[in-house]
Amino acid sequence: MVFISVCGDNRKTGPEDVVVKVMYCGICHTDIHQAKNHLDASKYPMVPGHEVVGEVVEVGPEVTRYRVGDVVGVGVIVGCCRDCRPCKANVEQYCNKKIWSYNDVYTDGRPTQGGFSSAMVVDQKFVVKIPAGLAPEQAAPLLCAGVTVYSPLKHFGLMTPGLRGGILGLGGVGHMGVKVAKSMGHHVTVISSSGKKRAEAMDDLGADAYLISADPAEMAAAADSLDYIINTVPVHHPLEPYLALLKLDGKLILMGVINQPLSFISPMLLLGRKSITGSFIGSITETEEVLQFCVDKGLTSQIEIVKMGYVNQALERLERNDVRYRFVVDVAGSNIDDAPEPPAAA
Ligand SMILES: NC(=O)C1=CN([C@@H]2O[C@H](COP(=O)(O)OP(=O)(O)OC[C@H]3O[C@@H](n4cnc5c(N)ncnc54)[C@H](OP(=O)(O)O)[C@@H]3O)[C@@H](O)[C@H]2O)C=CC1
Ligand SMILES: O=C/C=C/c1ccc(O)c(O)c1
Ligand SMILES: [Zn+2]
Ligand SMILES: [Zn+2]
Repeated sequence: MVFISVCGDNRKTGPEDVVVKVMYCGICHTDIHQAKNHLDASKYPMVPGHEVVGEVVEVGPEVTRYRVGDVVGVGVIVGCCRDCRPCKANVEQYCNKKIWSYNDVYTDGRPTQGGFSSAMVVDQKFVVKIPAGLAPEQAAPLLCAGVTVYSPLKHFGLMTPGLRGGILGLGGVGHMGVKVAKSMGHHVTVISSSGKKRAEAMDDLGADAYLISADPAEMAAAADSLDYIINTVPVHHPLEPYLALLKLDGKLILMGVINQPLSFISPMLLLGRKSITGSFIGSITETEEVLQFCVDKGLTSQIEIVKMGYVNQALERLERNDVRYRFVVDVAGSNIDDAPEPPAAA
């Protein structure tokens, strides 16, 4: 059961705060990890949602970047210390004092609440403008899934045309991985747990090749062929079959939030100077960049729009791998301010 929130629950608008009337909010697999306490860190009641697009309805007196009526986005992070090395380097997502947009506590001591809510109050530093040319519902998944694939490709020097990339797990993050990597001029191989998405991957998303991870002959034929793999699998899985697909100096970039140790034998890395790394969303600057990148390249997310009354079914379908490729909740169209109050927590 997921809780939704109405605007009366919000904190007071501070001088640098923007009040956002939520229009749309994407559903990320992280929302399942959080709602189901996969990381042993969930606090309830919880208002999930971190792919938020809305309209500015009020600004604090010191807000310079936004005006009432702007269409804006909010992602995974709504606060940071502004003083540490990551903050000073504008990679505030790596700040150890970052504040998550939900399941966290704000500087005023109140719980943060995400985008399954009629409104959010957010410091202007953590708000991005949705550029003209992007539909708000299409933009929502870019605020987590989109920037999550863009950031490591940029950071690790993997934007060069002609690279051969793998996208492991064709879900919300993975489908943006195919689109962004293709737009960078890469040869893209989808590595999937089944053949069910083959036609969509090749015909609709533009992938160049499709591998079924459970097919040993296909996997063997693709050995030593990829410069990088973006691994979005959200559950425990073996790494060695994917390390074998990498070329010399290839990178396996972990995205999935997995609360159990992953393993591999060291020669899998040594014998090809390969690396396993990870990456966490992207900075506010990179979020602005990926939004503009999508406008410039004509990219959109592939989404299924649902009302808030369907949110629990959507989460169940997402967990059983039954969505193409992101659910986006039409929050403004769901009249949640008129919904009955949830039962009081025990
Ligand atoms: N590092 C970061 O900053 C971020 C991390 N994440 C994390 O990345 C992971 C993926 O997120 P997201 O793309 O939203 O998730 P989705 O559920 O949309 O996609 C995951 C894909 O992984 C594959 N998969 C393999 N095994 C399973 C399984 N047992 N259950 C479900 N899917 C499976 C499926 O692809 P196929 O059918 O092709 O096998 C599925 O579509 C999550 O762990 C999420 O928390 C998300 C955003 C940012
Ligand atoms: O979906 C975005 C958040 C990803 C995430 C990555 C790592 C981690 O420990 C989390 O709690 C969330
Ligand atoms: Zn996310
Ligand atoms: Zn910091």
